[in-house]
Amino acid sequence: MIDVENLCKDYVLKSKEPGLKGAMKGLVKPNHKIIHAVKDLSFHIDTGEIVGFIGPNGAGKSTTIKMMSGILTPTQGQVLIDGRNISKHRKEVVKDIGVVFGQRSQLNWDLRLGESFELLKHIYQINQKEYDKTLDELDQILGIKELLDKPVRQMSLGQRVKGDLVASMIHSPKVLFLDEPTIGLDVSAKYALRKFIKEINKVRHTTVILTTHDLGDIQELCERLIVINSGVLMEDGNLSEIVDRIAPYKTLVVEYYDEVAPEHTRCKLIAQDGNVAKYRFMKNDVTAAEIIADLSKEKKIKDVSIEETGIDDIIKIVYGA
Ligand SMILES: Nc1ncnc2c1ncn2[C@@H]1O[C@H](COP(=O)(O)OP(=O)(O)OP(=O)(O)O)[C@@H](O)[C@H]1O
Repeated sequence: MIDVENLCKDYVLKSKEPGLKGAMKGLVKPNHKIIHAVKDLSFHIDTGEIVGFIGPNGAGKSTTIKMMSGILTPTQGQVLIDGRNISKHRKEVVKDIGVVFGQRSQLNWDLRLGESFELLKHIYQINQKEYDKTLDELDQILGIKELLDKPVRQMSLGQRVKGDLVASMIHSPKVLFLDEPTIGLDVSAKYALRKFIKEINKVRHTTVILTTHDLGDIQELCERLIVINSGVLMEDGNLSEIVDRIAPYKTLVVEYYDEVAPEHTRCKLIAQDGNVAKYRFMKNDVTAAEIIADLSKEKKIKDVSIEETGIDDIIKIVYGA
């Protein structure tokens, strides 16, 4: 469905030295700084997948989404949607894709929401029957019809995002790109948006690619994660595979009867607070049962628990927090 092949994007920034002299010098000989925002990115996405595209600020996520949706032209490489190069066949391919940028709306602020949809109906040349059917379907998931008469500029952020989602799906695209769709939304609006994404994926088999910094989005929606950092692909796989690769360890928490925690040769004592000690061990090296058996020979143990490395730890590691 989507093939990203050796994708690169460089931005050229003009820079000038400070002061009048610098400005004059810049006029004669402008200084250019090149930012390599995306570097040789390749991956394949199948029809019907929901893929989370994650990475720290400035990793190149938005730049990649913009190239995948035809908004930006790659410096090198290509994006193929069903075998067609999005940059070369933008007019054709754009019918198959929908895009939502959480921070920017595609709705017309001077129109009512319904008029904004009508405008898109004309742009995409959707016939009335098809349009009514799609709007009915989307209304059942999002409850959008009650907002049709509302001027876009008077809508709340949550209502506006709902409007944007419907606008992006009105022409029934095969692929939906969402760039930070839940940013700034309250709990119930996030819930509605996630439900919407799951529904369109299930019912319409829409392929969804989303960038997000929201742990909940990742946990609830993303069967597969692509992690990038500094424009380079770091990880590609399902959540548990990535957890195993990035953090192949578990943490054993042991509560003793007194404050002296014994060491163990096959795991590392990483923290101690009073009677409670934390040991980190490699999952493939040794089992928690073996460590507990050994430790209990040294000291009487009151209680034990195991902390699995979860998605929040992975995000911290990936984001360098
Ligand atoms: N129009 C532009 N001109 C110059 N540099 C840009 C432009 N857009 C992005 N960049 C730079 O490219 C790099 C990647 O930016 P991008 O917005 O793609 O990252 P991101 O992963 O989406 O970040 P965030 O999570 O903060 O939204 C950054 O260094 C950014 O400063």
